[in-house]
Amino acid sequence: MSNAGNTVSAKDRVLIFDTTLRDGEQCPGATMTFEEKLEVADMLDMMGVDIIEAGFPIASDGDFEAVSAIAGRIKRATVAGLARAISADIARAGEAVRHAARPRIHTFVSTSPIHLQHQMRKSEEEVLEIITRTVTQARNLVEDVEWSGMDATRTPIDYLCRAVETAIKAGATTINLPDTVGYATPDEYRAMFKAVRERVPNADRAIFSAHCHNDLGLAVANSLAAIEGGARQVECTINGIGERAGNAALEEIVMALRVRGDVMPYDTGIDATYLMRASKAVSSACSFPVQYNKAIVGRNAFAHESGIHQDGMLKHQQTYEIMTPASVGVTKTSLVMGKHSGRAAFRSKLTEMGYTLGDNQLEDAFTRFKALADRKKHVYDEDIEALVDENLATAHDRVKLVSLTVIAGTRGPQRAMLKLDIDGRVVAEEAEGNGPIDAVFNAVKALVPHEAVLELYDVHAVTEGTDAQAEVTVRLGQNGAAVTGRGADPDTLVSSCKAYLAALNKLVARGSRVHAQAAE
Ligand SMILES: CC(=O)SCCNC(=O)CCNC(=O)[C@H](O)C(C)(C)COP(=O)(O)OP(=O)(O)OC[C@H]1O[C@@H](n2cnc3c(N)ncnc32)[C@H](O)[C@@H]1OP(=O)(O)O
Ligand SMILES: CC(C)C(=O)C(=O)O
Ligand SMILES: [Mg+2]
Repeated sequence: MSNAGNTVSAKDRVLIFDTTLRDGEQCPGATMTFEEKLEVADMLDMMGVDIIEAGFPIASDGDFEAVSAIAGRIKRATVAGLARAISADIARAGEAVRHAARPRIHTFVSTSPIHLQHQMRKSEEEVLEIITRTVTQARNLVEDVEWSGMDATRTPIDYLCRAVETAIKAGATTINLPDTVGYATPDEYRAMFKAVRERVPNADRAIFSAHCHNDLGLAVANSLAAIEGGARQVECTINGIGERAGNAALEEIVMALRVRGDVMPYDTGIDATYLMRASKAVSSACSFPVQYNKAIVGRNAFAHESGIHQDGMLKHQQTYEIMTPASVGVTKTSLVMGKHSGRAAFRSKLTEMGYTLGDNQLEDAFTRFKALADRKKHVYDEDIEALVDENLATAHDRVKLVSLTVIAGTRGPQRAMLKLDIDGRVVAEEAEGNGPIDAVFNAVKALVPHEAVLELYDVHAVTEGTDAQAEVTVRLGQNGAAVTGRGADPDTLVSSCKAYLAALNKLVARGSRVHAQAAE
């Protein structure tokens, strides 16, 4: 079967008709500028889309210009312009695509009773006449004409067959039977294609096309069902953007056919390694974020946080992934560290970050990591680094933090209740201060008397958000020498205390006059 230059095997080749620039752009808030449309069109052509629906030329001068420009620059794919069943629309679409290497006019008219009665206000017979007139007009302008029966899935099958037969007789080369309002189920949609193809006498002269909306979340399932029913073109959009709940997502259809080729033996011409790039290009062009858990291109599509899954992934990638990230243009699988992670992933993350810890240190760090992950939504590499660095640094500390409670706020005085472990002995102190940090440091000083002076106190967020880990740096100077200590914790007062103690421990280690046993 041939289709204006796109050679297809009726047996196994499915044409990908991308309507990101037309139906996708109809999605509220997804408008693209002229330049953005050209960029997206180039990307679609590069990735192997067969037909690019570039816009609706009668809609505005801007749309006409964009369709004309895309038609003029795309050398491989067919470029289509949409037109209502109105002479002026068809003329405008024909004008817009006339410079395309492979031009197509896509004209549509309603066929369902509810549309005929309330939107078109025409009888069935009047619409059949309109189909003949408009498809003929389009066919006189270009060889490649697609006709769509809008709201086909709510159209009685007898009338739908008459409309399809009329369109093919008038010269339509592609027949699209859209599920305009996302109402069909996969079984119904498959059966509709089968019935129309069997009952329409000239059906073999056209390629049948599916166009599904996602109102019930069935757009991709319906598109795949249509292929089983004989459709050999599917209309879809990058990221599934489109009117209301969107259109069928191109990336999902392409990968479903590829990954499950065992039960759906159909090919597309798409180079799937472009899918992620295309998703990002469209998302940024229309300022429309991709949901995190979106199939194929969502940022979680190849991310694992659960310990059991991470352990499985470390042992064998196919335990929890049915396609490789590389096959869709994603750099790599990511093992996200969080409260659900286990030791296997934690160890692997540390190795990746260049840390080799002994078993006890690892266990200690893992306990601290779990405690942190319980308090914090996102645990970043920097969090782990801060945690492990501190863990290593404090391995031989004589003075360790046991607990800290601080009373702060506008009513003062600020008060710190501190417990320290000094050489294995727990000692406690309460102190006031000019602010909570001063109170904490006074409590430390009372438990560990010293002559060092605070030369620097610096705090910054290691990661983002109000639950970020605060990393505090404290520099203590004594007799012209200085030591620096760091502490990290989501609680700034705790990290301040840790930083102070880290610096004091360094002074103790250097043999300075710090009375680490002072509490005795
Ligand atoms: C299912 C789909 O996605 S269909 C495509 C939807 N996309 C868009 O509508 C985006 C672009 N649209 C537009 O810019 C405008 O709606 C235009 C330029 C097409 C038309 O604008 P207006 O002339 O102001 O008409 P308006 O939008 O108010 O109403 C649509 C008219 O088209 C008619 N119409 C709708 N579909 C068709 C069709 N397939 N064939 C013929 N007429 C149609 C309606 O009956 C209505 O006609 P009426 O004014 O005689 O009642
Ligand atoms: C114009 C047609 C094909 C359409 O977008 C629909 O019916 O959803
Ligand atoms: Mg649509």
